[in-house]
Amino acid sequence: MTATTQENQTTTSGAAGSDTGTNIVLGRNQYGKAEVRLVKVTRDTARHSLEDLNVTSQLHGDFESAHTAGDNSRVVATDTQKNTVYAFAKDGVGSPEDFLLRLGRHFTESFDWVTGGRWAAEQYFWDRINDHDHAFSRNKSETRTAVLLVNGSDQQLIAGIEDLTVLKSTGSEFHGFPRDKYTTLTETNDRILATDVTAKWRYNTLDVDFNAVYADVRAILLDAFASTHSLALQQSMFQMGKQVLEAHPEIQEIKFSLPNKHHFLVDLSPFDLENNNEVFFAADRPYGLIEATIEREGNPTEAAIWANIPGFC
Ligand SMILES: O=c1[nH]c(=O)c2[nH]c(=O)[nH]c2[nH]1
Repeated sequence: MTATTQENQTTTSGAAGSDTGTNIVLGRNQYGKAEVRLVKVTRDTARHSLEDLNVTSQLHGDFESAHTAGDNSRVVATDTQKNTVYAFAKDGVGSPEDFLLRLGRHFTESFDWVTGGRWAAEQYFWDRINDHDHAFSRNKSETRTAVLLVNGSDQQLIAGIEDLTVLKSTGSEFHGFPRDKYTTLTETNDRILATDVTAKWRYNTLDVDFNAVYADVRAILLDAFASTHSLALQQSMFQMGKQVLEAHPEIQEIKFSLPNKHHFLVDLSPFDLENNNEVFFAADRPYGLIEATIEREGNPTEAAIWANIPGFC
């Protein structure tokens, strides 16, 4: 911190902090460009391909004088950060994780006061229309996510999947729960189990084929959901995480946030009709919300890292 900056802080705090006598100083801060929408068309041949992302770049470092003295000499403009995202896309994205690693390296190596940052991406998927070479329809089944956290030499990559909607029309039970005077739920040994899978997993190495691992994690999540005879969404979720960690030593832990999308049996008796688990009311709210971290024994999750990933316990 420079003497000038300190002077400015003291000056600034004079008015605001005079009641308490405390100095007012800049705390944690980051800045950058949020939600840079990027579509890259690879058109080396007549058969084009698309990469569709929403990228956020935020820098950490010494930006004190910009806040306290209006000195922008260290402020890599958010507009520059946005332009860098587009310029880097010229060479293709590859995987969201590799793209974020390129961005992180670039900013920390180009500006010596940039000591880290947070780079995040969502990726959206497109399917070919009838195997067409350059016509696509948006596949809304899920969003792929990635977050890169850089703090000096420490790099943490957290990949994920959001809103992968799945449903089992049987093979799900829920009973044995405690009953008190507020309990009305009937026990069931045959119900619909449905959720939107949102999961995030942290890599313990950067030496990963990120696209291949993403595809495999997705497949494991689906297969574990389908093949687990479920006694609760909690049990299905644990199986999903366990099978991912068993198959992928490069994944340190995985976190889930799973809404239990309730499907209530409709009473058809007023119409003299039986309802043998065929007709349901699909409620949108309230929903159960089942969340957990599945981790490796003896290696508890580092909460400080996950504090940068909102929405996960
Ligand atoms: O799979 C479930 N887990 C619960 O914790 C719960 N609670 C509830 O009312 N229904 C369910 N289902």
